[in-house]
Amino acid sequence: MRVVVALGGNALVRRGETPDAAPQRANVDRAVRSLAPLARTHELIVTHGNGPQVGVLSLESVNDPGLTRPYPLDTIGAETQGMIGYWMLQSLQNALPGRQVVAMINQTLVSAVDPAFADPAKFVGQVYDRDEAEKLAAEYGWTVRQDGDGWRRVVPSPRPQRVIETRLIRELVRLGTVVVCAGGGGVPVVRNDVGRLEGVEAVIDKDLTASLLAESMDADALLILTDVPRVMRGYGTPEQEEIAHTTPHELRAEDFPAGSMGPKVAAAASFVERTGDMAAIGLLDQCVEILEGTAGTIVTPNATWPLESTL
Ligand SMILES: Nc1ncnc2c1ncn2[C@@H]1O[C@H](COP(=O)(O)OP(=O)(O)O)[C@@H](O)[C@H]1O
Ligand SMILES: NC(=O)OP(=O)(O)O
Repeated sequence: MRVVVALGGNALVRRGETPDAAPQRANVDRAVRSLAPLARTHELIVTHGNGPQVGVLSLESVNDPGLTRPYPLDTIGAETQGMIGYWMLQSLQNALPGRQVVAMINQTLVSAVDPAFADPAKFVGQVYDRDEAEKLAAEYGWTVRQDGDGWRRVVPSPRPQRVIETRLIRELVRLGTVVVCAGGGGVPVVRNDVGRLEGVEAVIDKDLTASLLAESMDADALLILTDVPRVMRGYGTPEQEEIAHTTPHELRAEDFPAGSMGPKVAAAASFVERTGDMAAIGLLDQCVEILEGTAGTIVTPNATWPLESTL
């Protein structure tokens, strides 16, 4: 089987944790312990989030007295791909001796006229209380929004249209390489008037890019791994209940929050609708069980779809 796995930003910086390198590397090792058994038996493409890391590097850049202008978000996106990609590369190589692993810098095409540029919605950086967030917004010209109980910076998040290096990723997978790519949804780029690629100030949602990538790679399964065991109906209410098995049709009939579960559900539903294969959302530590259909929220084309066909 060919499997695309999307690792949540929360997999790398857990809630309440300081985004130092050491805890992130430990979290990468933990993620790789879960992924390694999959890589031994399947073709594996891994993508990852970068929201918390974009926030750290962007703040550093804005406060660097040696710069006349802070680094733009596309450049910071590439920095996060290099940093997280390096951690994942090393950890995967240590876990899978003899296996070829690559971590790529990727660009993802977006539309220059995507309405998302006028409506920043992607959470980056750390969580603040409202006063602190508003103070920072005034100081740095940020837009901030409520995220759960806290407040965070938001940046434009245009819809991914195509991973520019798709053909190369396909070749690498065909050779048996474990490919880490499209980190942070890919560095957002547009084609200018003369057809040249140019970076833009945005952060793409990695779940939406993972869905696109899984489709263009002819993947058999898309696994979206995060810090909750299943998607829940009535999340945060006394009536909340876990969804074990569902369909795109059922998911699209419900509302999920835009900055968190919404894109995961949209990504999973879209992959299943467009390919007829399975997607799943669940806990990072359970990726083998999720692929076997015994954990996570499994999304299949219809309710009677036999889960055994994924194995
Ligand atoms: N209906 C829901 N079911 C489960 N989790 C939900 C739901 N709605 C919102 N969430 C939140 O979504 C979070 C996962 O999204 P997000 O924080 O963006 O993850 P990641 O950084 O791992 O990609 C969960 O930790 C949970 O707090
Ligand atoms: N780029 C992105 O979607 O990052 P997170 O998963 O960290 O939000």
